[in-house]
Amino acid sequence: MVGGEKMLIAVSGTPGVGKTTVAKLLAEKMGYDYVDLREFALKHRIGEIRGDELEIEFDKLAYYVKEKLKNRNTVLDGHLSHLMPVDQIIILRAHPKLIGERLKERGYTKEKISENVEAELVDVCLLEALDENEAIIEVDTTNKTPEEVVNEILSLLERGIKRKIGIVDWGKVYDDIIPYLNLGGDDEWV
Ligand SMILES: Nc1ncnc2c1ncn2[C@@H]1O[C@H](COP(=O)(O)OP(=O)(O)OP(=O)(O)O)[C@@H](O)[C@H]1O
Repeated sequence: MVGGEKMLIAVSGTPGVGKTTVAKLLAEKMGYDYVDLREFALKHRIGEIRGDELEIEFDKLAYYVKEKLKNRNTVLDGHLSHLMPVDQIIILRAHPKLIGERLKERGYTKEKISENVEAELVDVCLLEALDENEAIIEVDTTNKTPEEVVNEILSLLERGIKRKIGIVDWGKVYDDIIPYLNLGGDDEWV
């Protein structure tokens, strides 16, 4: 697609935002390979597992991504994929309350939930991506199906749009998010 050039596309965003769901569907619709960045790192023995976290050697991972995945049509899924040398970054966004609900359902600790809700609130992935790459497309997934999100991405790529940022402002819905933040005291916790 897009003039037949090979593309490496990163799908990133806060845990629970829907990266895996969207990245798999996007890869399927584009006829691209799907690669999970964590599995890729493990396969190439980059980094080590400490507890349930994978500590990654960043430079080595970026090197491998460039060597193995560049110039192959690939969708790269992972919350660190926006830090890799890719051609296009897609940052998925969702109302932080949705992130909170999804992570609660997954049994995450209060601390982990509030950490991720806050990361979504203050645009952590976007800000990190801005340091790395010009080609960043943000998509708000709130109240959309994965299919709708993928169609939105495809439509932008087909029109040659590589940059679309600043589309959400969760500060406006801060009051809805307070219960998910660990602001001290357990009273407010939902
Ligand atoms: N518009 C949407 N886009 C993507 N996922 C959605 C959407 N609406 C609802 N969902 C649901 O949200 C959940 C997202 O889970 P998924 O594993 O894809 O997230 P993730 O960002 O990859 O998480 P993690 O970073 O922890 O791996 C799924 O259950 C999915 O069905």
